[in-house]
Amino acid sequence: MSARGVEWSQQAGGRGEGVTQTDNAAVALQDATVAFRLADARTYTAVENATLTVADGEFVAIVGPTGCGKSTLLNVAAGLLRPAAGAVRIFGAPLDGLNPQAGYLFQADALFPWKTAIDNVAIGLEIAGTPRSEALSRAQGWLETVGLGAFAQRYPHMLSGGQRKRVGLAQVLIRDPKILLMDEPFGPLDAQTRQIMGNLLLQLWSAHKKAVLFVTHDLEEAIALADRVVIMSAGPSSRIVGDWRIELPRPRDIFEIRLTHDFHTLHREIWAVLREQVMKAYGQVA
Ligand SMILES: Nc1ncnc2c1ncn2[C@@H]1O[C@H](COP(=O)(O)OP(=O)(O)OP(=O)(O)O)[C@@H](O)[C@H]1O
Repeated sequence: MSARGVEWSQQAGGRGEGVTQTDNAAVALQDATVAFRLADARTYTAVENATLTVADGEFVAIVGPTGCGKSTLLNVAAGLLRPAAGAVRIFGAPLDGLNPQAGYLFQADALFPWKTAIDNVAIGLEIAGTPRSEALSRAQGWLETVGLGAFAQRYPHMLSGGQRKRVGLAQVLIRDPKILLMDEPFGPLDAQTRQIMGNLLLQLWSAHKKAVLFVTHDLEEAIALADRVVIMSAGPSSRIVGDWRIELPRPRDIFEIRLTHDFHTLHREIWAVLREQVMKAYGQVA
């Protein structure tokens, strides 16, 4: 078994097996603390001293109990939230404002209901000044890549949830971002469609090698997809409490990989840490 978990305290010294140590990481959060001002003027510290790197081309999944700050970290990497303390670097450069290298895929659909699938995919290029004919031709190519070549003229309400997710992926990937930020993108889908989308994502990722930061509450999905799985503690002041390198063979089929002995060993090891945090989170709610 080559995969191994490390506690964050070990990583701080740079010895963590699961940590990507690069000055030029696609995403590097250094001691990031994120606090929100509440309506009654109190401050809520969601995340404290989070240090997390995603190397160029690396697939990192963040898992943690509900409300621990997973989306908050993603929003920091997107430049939508500025940490109260700590640094954010994108390919080595300090992030100031929105992250121009990132494409963002949310749980909710972000398609324009009044535009056809092809227009939804083409719009990012059109806004950036690409002539419409070229944008449409490239959008058709991306629809074919995600298996929807014949659905170009359908409006979002004429597509299934999984098909809308495919259009959403094409909409993000056509702009060729170097970093993909994904916030439970397959959350609303049924179990089978989720797995099909996971395999599609892995195919696209291995062909285009983006850095991926993928938020999910589903540990199995995280292990099946990622190069590294990062576990966050229950909030408030959530910390990163574990970082595992997932050295399961690639290319992976996420149906098949879940049946392997190494997958189960990893799952048991990581779940032991995650479970404790999930119980803490529920204890706080109760
Ligand atoms: N704008 C805000 N103002 C105040 N508190 C906020 C704000 N945004 C998020 N929070 C709080 O910060 C914490 C982290 O929220 P976040 O959405 O990052 O959690 P999460 O891990 O993504 O949750 P889930 O798994 O349920 O989607 C939560 O307790 C949330 O209530």
